[in-house]
Amino acid sequence: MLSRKELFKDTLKKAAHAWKRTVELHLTEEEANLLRLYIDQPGYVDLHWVMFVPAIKGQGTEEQQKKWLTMAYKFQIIGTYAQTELGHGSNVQGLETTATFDPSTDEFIMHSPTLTSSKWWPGGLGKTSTHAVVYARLITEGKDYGIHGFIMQLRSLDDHSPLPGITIGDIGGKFGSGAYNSMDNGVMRLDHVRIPRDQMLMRLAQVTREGKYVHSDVPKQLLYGTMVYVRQTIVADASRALSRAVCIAVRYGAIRKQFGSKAGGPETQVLNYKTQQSRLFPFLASAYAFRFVGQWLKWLYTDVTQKLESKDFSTLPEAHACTAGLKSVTTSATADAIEECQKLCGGHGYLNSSGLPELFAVNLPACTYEGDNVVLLLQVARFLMKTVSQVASGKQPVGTTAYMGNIQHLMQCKSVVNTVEDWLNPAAIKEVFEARALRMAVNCAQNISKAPSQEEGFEAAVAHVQLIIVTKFIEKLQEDILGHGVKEQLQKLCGIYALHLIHKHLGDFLSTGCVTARQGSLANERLGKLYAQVRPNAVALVDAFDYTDHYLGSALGRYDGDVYSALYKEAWKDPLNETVVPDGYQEHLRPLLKQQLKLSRL
Ligand SMILES: CCCCCCCCCCC/C=C/C(=O)SCCNC(=O)CCNC(=O)[C@H](O)C(C)(C)COP(=O)(O)OP(=O)(O)OC[C@H]1O[C@@H](n2cnc3c(N)ncnc32)[C@H](O)[C@@H]1OP(=O)(O)O
Ligand SMILES: Cc1cc2nc3c(=O)[nH]c(=O)nc-3n(C[C@H](O)[C@H](O)[C@H](O)COP(=O)(O)OP(=O)(O)OC[C@H]3O[C@@H](n4cnc5c(N)ncnc54)[C@H](O)[C@@H]3O)c2cc1C
Repeated sequence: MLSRKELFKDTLKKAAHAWKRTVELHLTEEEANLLRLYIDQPGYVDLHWVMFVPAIKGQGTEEQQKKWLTMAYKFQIIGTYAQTELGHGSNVQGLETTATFDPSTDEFIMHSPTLTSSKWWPGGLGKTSTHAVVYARLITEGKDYGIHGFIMQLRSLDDHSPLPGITIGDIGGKFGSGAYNSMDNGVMRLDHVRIPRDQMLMRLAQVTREGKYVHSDVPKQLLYGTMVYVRQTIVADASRALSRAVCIAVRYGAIRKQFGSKAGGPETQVLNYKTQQSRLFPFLASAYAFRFVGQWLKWLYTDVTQKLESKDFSTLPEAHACTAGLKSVTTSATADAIEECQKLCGGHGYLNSSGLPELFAVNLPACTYEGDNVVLLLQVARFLMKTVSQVASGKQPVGTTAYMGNIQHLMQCKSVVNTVEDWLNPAAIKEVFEARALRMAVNCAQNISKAPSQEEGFEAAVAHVQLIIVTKFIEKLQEDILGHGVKEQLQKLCGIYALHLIHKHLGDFLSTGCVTARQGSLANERLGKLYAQVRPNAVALVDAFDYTDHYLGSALGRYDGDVYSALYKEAWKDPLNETVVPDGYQEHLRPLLKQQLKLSRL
């Protein structure tokens, strides 16, 4: 119910308080991240910690890191990541801001030459950030060397006013009433603003005092390294958001009753309807699947970072493909699922007090930020096409594409499934997912060789990413899992995750000959049985997420199930209910009613 200004001020207040507690309690970086997570309100600090600091860590020299990170860690400066412009977001190479080296003063001149070159979207830029990593075309000795990162001070550290030559503001209200409106996404124009040469982030390339451009020995793709890092964290965010929505919908489904009363008996809990289960339980399974794949992705990212430190860049393309693909598939599935959870809760799901509209609005932009989901899947497709061509020339693929090395078998195998029970076998499931992904990638490579097109391969990329998620779920179940019966429940969820994908993408599985129509219908039969088996534990499986009522913020998802009292209480909190007779009655409603009454008497 807060206005935009109040909401923004509230964000500043919470962030300042969180920082105070971080210092008082000597929280580690990881603990401080958790604190921000539970504040659960997008704000400038996200950009500071999640993008500004990592950009300096990844692209700054040791000396630059020492200088800037020391201030950033103490919050003496607040930073953002200013990449996107009004005219270009996905196409980073198309950015127009210029950084022209002036050897006479040893400075870069930062400039926005066109309207479309205005920086547009960076979080925290609008009203808060004092500094930014700004991406601009580096021009020296008359030559354009493409996009590079520069640290710029934007606002005075005394009175917070923008520095000379910098025009800066907020880009305006966004989707939903609260959601991302707590963030001051900003616009910025630069008018020949001068910065010292040593504010170019120089780990990837340097400009010498004389203006010579010098490459270092790290690949230029490291310019995109911050995005790889953030995409990895977004997978965990997606899993968390999805599990919150599912927790609300499952708990409410166990409380809500409609129809089914025979001779005055109790009505049916809506969660018992098969149509409800077939819509909701795949989301429950996906919430677990995304959590496990998110944990694995964090491991992969840590591994690639360690390798990069010792100048081993070999796993960077795979890390890019995995983070891009998983960010895309998990955030799209999550946004769709939250929307569906609202429908699964009927009319009450549409109320703000259900918590679902806010959850949807705040997670929807994850499909766009850090790379539009379609654009990112096309990057995965590009990686797959390269891998297929390497396999064709006899190179053994590794990591998440290792299955492609089994090309002889996977291109012609037939699924071993013959009975409903055969779909319980993880090896049988994995094989059909591998065969589908490989056959789609090979088909795509063949089509591209006939008629090259950038956009081919989107579906093949989805198939590959889904294979990764299914595989990581299966691998998780090979670990020791504590708790009586927990592993059995997770096995059922793993089955649901995989089989609902077969159901959803049956066209792919049939057209690539990976399963027959009969096997497809056996998979559906198995899925129905799994839904019935999961039903008795569905509430326990969402309770296991261990969310407090406060964090869930939902009248429908309350742990104690006292849904109707909560809805009733929440309704009375609405500002419209502050007066019995509404504002506007005297000016608009009364005259209208009186006039109609008069007319009716004529
Ligand atoms: C605690 C609570 C915390 C909550 C925190 C939430 C935080 C969320 C905050 C979110 C704020 C949002 C921030 C942003 O949105 S920042 C802006 C993000 N912008 C994008 O993501 C732009 C997307 N576009 C791109 O990434 C690239 O431009 C694109 C990859 C699409 C194309 O680039 P380009 O034209 O240069 O590339 P090519 O296709 O020709 O590729 C060249 C080669 O580089 C490889 N590549 C591309 N990207 C990467 C990468 N990231 N890492 C490694 N390698 C990469 C690509 O595969 C090509 O390789 P090959 O030539 O070998 O094929
Ligand atoms: C809430 C939010 C916060 C953000 N925060 C930041 C930030 O802090 N810093 C920052 O720098 N940026 C930020 N951004 C910007 C964000 O990164 C970009 O919006 C995003 O990368 C998408 O780029 P775009 O807007 O140019 O979309 P476009 O690329 O213009 O996309 C428009 C449509 O075209 C399609 N399309 C584009 N290219 C292709 C292609 N090659 N093939 C097929 N289809 C294509 C897309 O799929 C999409 O449907 C933020 C955005 C949002 C929404």
